[in-house]
Amino acid sequence: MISKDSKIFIAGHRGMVGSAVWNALVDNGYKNLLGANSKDLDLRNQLEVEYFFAREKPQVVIDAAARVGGIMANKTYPYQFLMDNMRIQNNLIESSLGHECEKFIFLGSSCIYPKFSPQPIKEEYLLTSELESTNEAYALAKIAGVKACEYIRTQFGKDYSSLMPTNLYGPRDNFDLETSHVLPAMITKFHQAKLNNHEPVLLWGSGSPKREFLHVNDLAKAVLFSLENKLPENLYNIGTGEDISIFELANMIQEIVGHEGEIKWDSDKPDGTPRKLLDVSKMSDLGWRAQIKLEEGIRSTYEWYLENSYDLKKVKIS
Ligand SMILES: NC(=O)c1ccc[n+]([C@@H]2O[C@H](COP(=O)([O-])OP(=O)(O)OC[C@H]3O[C@@H](n4cnc5c(N)ncnc54)[C@H](OP(=O)(O)O)[C@@H]3O)[C@@H](O)[C@H]2O)c1
Ligand SMILES: C[C@@H]1O[C@H](OP(=O)(O)OP(=O)(O)OC[C@H]2O[C@@H](n3cnc4c(=O)[nH]c(N)nc43)[C@H](O)[C@@H]2O)[C@@H](O)[C@H](O)[C@@H]1O
Repeated sequence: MISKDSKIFIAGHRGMVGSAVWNALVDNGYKNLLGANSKDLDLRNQLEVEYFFAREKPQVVIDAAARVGGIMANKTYPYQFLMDNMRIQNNLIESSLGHECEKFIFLGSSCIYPKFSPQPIKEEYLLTSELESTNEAYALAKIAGVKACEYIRTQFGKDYSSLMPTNLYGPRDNFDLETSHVLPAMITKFHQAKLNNHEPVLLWGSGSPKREFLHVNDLAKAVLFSLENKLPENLYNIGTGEDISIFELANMIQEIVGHEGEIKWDSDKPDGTPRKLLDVSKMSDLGWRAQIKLEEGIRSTYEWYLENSYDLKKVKIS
């Protein structure tokens, strides 16, 4: 039985998702949380992970540790995105099973679904046709994680499940222009351009792809919900159920940041999948729903960025 005293290991607790989950659990009275940063515990190392589990014996594991990045990072480093993620999740899942961890929550991503899925994307569309090439490696790793949890659930009857969030954003996001996702990249680019006399901003691709954006605090509540309720199945989409084009997103962020210059589009950069709107009815039927509106979430994220950004002069615009 999970209680407020259960020992819960949040793998990746310093990342955007892990830290939001940590805060949500603390706010809800969970007293026995466990975290480890990658310098002290490299989750790619099976022996280190095995020793950690033998010593700590967590009752619950929330896997928010991964090699994560935007479209260009995924496209440029497919080997690392495949292998690091496979190793991290394999070690966590295997040690959790071996040390009788009661509950495991695996975090994947909406890029596990086929590139040309019917929209909105239902969980059952998994593995029905080919993946988007820019994030195939990452998607393959995440699909293996989803399947491992599914097989443990069916073969051993354990409460292991997988949440597939859509594109996330919020405090502690990665604002580095080479490796980040689009939303934090746009905040950085528009802010920097505003400071530089409203110079033009160069964005990637055509602007026509559509994306669904979920604030990380909403995802954290979905994780809390999944911790406190036994999910009847393995795989659940987590999103808002609404998407917008990258072009519209650019206009929204430009207005919030107060940039008044031109927007240019670099057609040499990839668009990625044309659309990946999740069908979130399975999770909302159980009782979880996103609360934070996109515009409100971007405004608060921009405030966080202004309060926490490092020396902005060092941020390069690509
Ligand atoms: N960001 C998104 O848009 C998005 C969308 C859908 C799903 N997700 C999923 O959400 C999860 C978390 O993503 P995020 O955005 O929070 O990423 P993040 O901010 O980059 O955080 C990743 C975390 O993983 C840890 N980590 C990475 N490699 C590790 C290693 N070898 N050993 C130990 N720890 C390691 C990092 O630890 P240190 O800080 O100690 O290095 C960091 O805390 C991932 O599973 C991702 O697939 C993210
Ligand atoms: C959630 C994640 O989504 C990722 O896919 P994905 O949405 O295309 O990744 P993003 O990097 O967020 O890009 C989304 C869209 O925004 C465009 N875009 C426009 N300007 C920029 C910019 O300055 N920076 C970035 N990064 N994009 C930009 C980009 O071309 C693409 O069409 C996957 O690669 C991951 O595996 C993961 O699943």
